[in-house]
Amino acid sequence: MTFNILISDPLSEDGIFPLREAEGFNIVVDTALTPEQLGEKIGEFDALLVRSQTQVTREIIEKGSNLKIIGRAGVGVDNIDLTAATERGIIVVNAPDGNTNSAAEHSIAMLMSLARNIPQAFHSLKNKKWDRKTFIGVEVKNKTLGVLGFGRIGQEVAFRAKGQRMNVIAYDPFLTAEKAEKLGVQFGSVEDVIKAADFITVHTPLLKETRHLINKEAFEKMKDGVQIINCARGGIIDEDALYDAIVAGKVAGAALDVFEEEPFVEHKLLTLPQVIATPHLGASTVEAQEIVAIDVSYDVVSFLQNGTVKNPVNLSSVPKDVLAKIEPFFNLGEQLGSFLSDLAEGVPEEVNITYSGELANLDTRPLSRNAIKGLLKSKLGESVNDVNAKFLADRLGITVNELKTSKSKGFTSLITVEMRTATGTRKVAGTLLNGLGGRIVRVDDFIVDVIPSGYLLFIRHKDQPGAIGRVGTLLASEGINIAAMQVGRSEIGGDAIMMISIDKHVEKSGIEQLKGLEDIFDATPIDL
Ligand SMILES: NC(=O)C1=CN([C@@H]2O[C@H](COP(=O)(O)OP(=O)(O)OC[C@H]3O[C@@H](n4cnc5c(N)ncnc54)[C@H](O)[C@@H]3O)[C@@H](O)[C@H]2O)C=CC1
Ligand SMILES: O=C(O)CCC(=O)C(=O)O
Repeated sequence: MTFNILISDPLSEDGIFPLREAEGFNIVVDTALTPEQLGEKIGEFDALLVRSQTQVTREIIEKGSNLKIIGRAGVGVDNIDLTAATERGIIVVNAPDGNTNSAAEHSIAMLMSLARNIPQAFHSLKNKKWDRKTFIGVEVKNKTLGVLGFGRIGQEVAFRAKGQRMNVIAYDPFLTAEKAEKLGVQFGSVEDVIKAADFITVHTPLLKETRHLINKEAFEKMKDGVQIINCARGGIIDEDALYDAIVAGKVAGAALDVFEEEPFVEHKLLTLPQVIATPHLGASTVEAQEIVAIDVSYDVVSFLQNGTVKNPVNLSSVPKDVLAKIEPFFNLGEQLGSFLSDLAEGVPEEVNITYSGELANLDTRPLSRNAIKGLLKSKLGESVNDVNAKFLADRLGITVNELKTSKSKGFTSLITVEMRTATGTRKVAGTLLNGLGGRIVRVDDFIVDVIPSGYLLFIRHKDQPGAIGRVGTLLASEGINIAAMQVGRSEIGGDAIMMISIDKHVEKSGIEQLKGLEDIFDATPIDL
């Protein structure tokens, strides 16, 4: 099998060795494609690797008829339409750790350059001026650095700033006062941070909530002479408001690595002497570029070869040790979903997936995705996958609930999938038997023991002599061999079931004949 990989932004050649070494990977590097050219070509590729320059829009994604994975060699995925990728079942992976150090070092370099006017002084000297008066700076020691966004880079910047003997106050929705104290910084709200800081540095992603986090009102609340650093994303700071605040003398200076529109050659902020800037260089080091390229390349190879990734963006990831425990249940989850989809009549309205026993203590979201995938696949076909299963269920208005209980009816772990449709509620439960693989152990309220694969026939009947024989005879007359069979009943002479493993699919006419037999209430073919 050959996989076609397109690299459309400059990636470290040393870092893409996992792709180069993988068998059957055909790699095309073309970093000069226009959006139109990319749209024309993308249909040929299984994977697209980008940095921040290529805009992977909905239009591009929709033209990617073979596209299975998009790799972002870096952190920010705001250049990729994640919704469009998820809808089409395309997994997006990034390299979240590889450039943390470089981005933090760049932020500190910008802070120090800003405080000491280094770029302006250098520029003046290059223009043959020995000017020592204009470029008087400020010390950072004992000044307060406000950090908005205390994730990987925000924290690294804070540790380095403390090395410069700065006081650090930080805000992050996931930060608490206790955690901040442990990390040696002060915790505050956004308002506390912007009011207290002499320097403010932002390290959030660009989201709806963080767009123009620093705006006109925020500037008004800041100390006079505050200095601003943005090495995260353009758009977190309102550039017009920043311009006005600098011109008004409220803000003494700004160091910007990122901009609302990139790339550009002219920018009104760069007409101000108080502004220093770099063209999105935060991650541009030999080390960072090599690591991020290695990380995404490994994920692309691993995904195309065996469907696993380390750094998914549009799928929840679980730690490796948890994955190892739940992975053996993936097939069973999909089979239970698929079984139920054949068993239940009508449009699914609500699905309850209950994990009992040992599974109840684990993060089972990937397992639920498999169950939903199985459930939707028989209706929607092969376009359903792990990435879009939950999205498609939401879009179809199916409520999916994940429930956990320690009570597992004697099984080490049990998965029960229950589905409500307009015609009623049906359920199926399964487990893994040590060394023997998956088993369906319950259908509705009947106990069974069935290997969930191949062709099955689920029959509801009255517990009467002759019912089983009539079914066997009819199947034989249709040329259908019975491989295994189980029966169960609620009480003698009451409702009963047959669960029959057969060697081929029973056609509709056969099902109708079965339903017409004496004492047979219902017959459902289940193809797994
Ligand atoms: N200039 C460059 O070349 C580079 C830029 N970046 C950018 O730096 C930023 C930070 O990256 P990482 O630290 O790796 O990400 P991260 O995910 O580790 O940290 C981001 C933090 O922002 C926080 N956050 C989210 N919403 C917030 C809000 N409303 N207010 C305050 N905090 C909020 C999150 O809780 C999280 O802790 C990203 O925008 C990333 O794209 C990253 C690498 C290089
Ligand atoms: O690829 C790059 O150089 C940009 C890195 C970046 O902005 C990120 O990782 O978020």
